[in-house]
Formats: sequence, structure tokens, C-alpha cells
Amino acid sequence: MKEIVHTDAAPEAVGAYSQATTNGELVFTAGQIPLTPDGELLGDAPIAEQTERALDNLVAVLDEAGAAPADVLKTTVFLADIDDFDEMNATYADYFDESPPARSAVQAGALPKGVGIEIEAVAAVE
Ligand SMILES: C=C(N)C(=O)O
Repeated sequence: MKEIVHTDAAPEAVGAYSQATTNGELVFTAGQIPLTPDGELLGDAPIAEQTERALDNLVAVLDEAGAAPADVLKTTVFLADIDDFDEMNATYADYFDESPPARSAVQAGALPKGVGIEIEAVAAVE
């Protein structure tokens, strides 16, 4: 059975999607962008700060679903510019330092709201 996950600790969706969905065993997050829960867009910030905001959002959504970073099985990182890879990776490593999940990191042609990064995850629910 599909359940919708929603928390005020992460920004509202910027389109026709849910922050996350779960079947009680797995949680699928929407791509999280550098937008604060209050709706402030950080798209012009350094990529480290954008990564931090996107991951803070991701952690908040996972927490609402009953999962933690250690439960994440796979992430996908979309970058507007693959030259930001190293800076993104350094910040990312702070969130997934032990037994990190599988990951794909790709350059996207463009991202919603003109941001530099979007990160989605699939996690096991405790
Ligand atoms: C930001 C998104 N996750 C979207 O537009 O799908």
C-alpha cells in the first residue's frame, strides 16, 4: 500500500509530486533541491551550501518516514555542472560517512528553479 510522506521540516514540493512515498518497507524520496522549509531558494549559493541544504531536506523527509541516513540504499545526485562534483562529494561524505549507500552522480541539462543540485534517495524503513 502506498503512503504519502509529508513533513513541515522540509520544503513543500515545487510541482505535482510528494516529498516521499513509502510502502512501509522502502521509502522513495523526491529529488531534494536547495530550498529551505520556509521557501528560500539557495540556488546561487556555493555548491557545498546547496548540497548541505538538499541533504538536510532529504534527512528530514527520511526521518518523517522512519528512516535515517544509515538506512539509505541508493542515492542519485543530479548536478547542473559536473565540475561541482568534488565540492559536492566533500559535503556529501559528511552525511554518509560509514557504509555509504550506492550512488549515481550525473550532470543534468538543467534543474528545477535553476538550482545547482538535486538529490533523491531510496531507503529501507526501520
Ligand atoms: C524538484 C523536484 N523533485 C521535481 O520537480 O520533481
